[in-house]
Amino acid sequence: MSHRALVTLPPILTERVTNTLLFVGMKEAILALPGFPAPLTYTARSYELRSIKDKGLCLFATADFDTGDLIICERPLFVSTVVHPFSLRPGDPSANDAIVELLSRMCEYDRLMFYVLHNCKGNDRPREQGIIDTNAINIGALPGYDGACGAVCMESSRINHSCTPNVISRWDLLAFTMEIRALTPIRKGEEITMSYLELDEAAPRATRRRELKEKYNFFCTCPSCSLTGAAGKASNVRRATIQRLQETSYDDDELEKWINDASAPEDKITKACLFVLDMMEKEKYFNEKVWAVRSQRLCKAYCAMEKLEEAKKSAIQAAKIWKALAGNDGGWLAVAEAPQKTKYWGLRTKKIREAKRAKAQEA
Ligand SMILES: C[S@@+](CC[C@H](N)C(=O)[O-])C[C@H]1O[C@@H](n2cnc3c(N)ncnc32)[C@H](O)[C@@H]1O
Repeated sequence: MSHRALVTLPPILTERVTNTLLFVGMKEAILALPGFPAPLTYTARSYELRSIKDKGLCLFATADFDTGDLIICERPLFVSTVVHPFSLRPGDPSANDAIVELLSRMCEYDRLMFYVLHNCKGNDRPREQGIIDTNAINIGALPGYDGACGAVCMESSRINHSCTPNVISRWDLLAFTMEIRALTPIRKGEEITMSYLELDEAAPRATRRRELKEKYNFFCTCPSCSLTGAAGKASNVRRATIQRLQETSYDDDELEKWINDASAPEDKITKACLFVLDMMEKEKYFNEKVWAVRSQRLCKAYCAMEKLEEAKKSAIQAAKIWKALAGNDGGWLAVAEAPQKTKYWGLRTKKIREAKRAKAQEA
């Protein structure tokens, strides 16, 4: 037990305090963050819990959401330094002692909310460990520790899995809160789903199903896993292609080259970006990096060509995507207001004018 610290964070009493199982030194590193703890963001509860055969409790939208909209913002019941702490340390009796101690520190309501969460691990480990392994959502690294950490939440941990999820989780470190935002537009009455996949979201169906069965004990029947024959193969190919695109460059070299080469096809950049964005839309697999980079590059290309309406539309979409992934619009709404003010505005049209003038002089 000496290497772990049982801590309640953040140190204010008006909102839920989160019980944490952290390594020594992490509490101090978190408390030293400028601005910690930031206030909670309150959201209207626009979802409800319903029980569905073979899936247990599920979250359903009770309002329409657009990409980037905040659906849940909550402080977790419990945060720990490993997403699956106990499956990695089977038979470590002190780990369970620490959890039981933490649970005893929770208020009665939070403790009850913890114990009613689903346990997909049955009797093969203590119940507390099973609940954490079933419900912890990966929140990435925390100050003072580079490994993945996990948060068990009262609401967000009720979200079921889909390989074509319509929401994404984001950890707000300063507010110490879990944010769930819409990844795609969601209609009232639709189930809210997130991806549990950690190893490889782009993996073929069989690999995804194996991971989900091993970790969460269910057989995935999401829209993507339900595709058969040629449609199933096409889905696997799309995922692998999107994954490979992740390895391509994120800088604007290609865009700059196109801007400066008047002989390059006019739609070279926009066509490539739209092709990738359309593939992600078809597959409903939004690889974060590929998605963000392509949507922003598309807008920059329209700006370079002085295509006002297209630039505005693509900037609005980039703002939504940025919001879903980062929690804010990343400055793209300002671009949507006045694309003419961006540094890319007219760069390509100017280059083409110059090339035409040079040609005329030559003639
Ligand atoms: C984090 S819990 C999600 C909420 C859970 N349905 C409940 O009743 O509390 C994870 C468990 O939900 C179930 N589950 C999640 N996604 C599922 C899906 N797509 N199909 C079937 N069961 C699913 C599995 O039993 C899994 O172990």
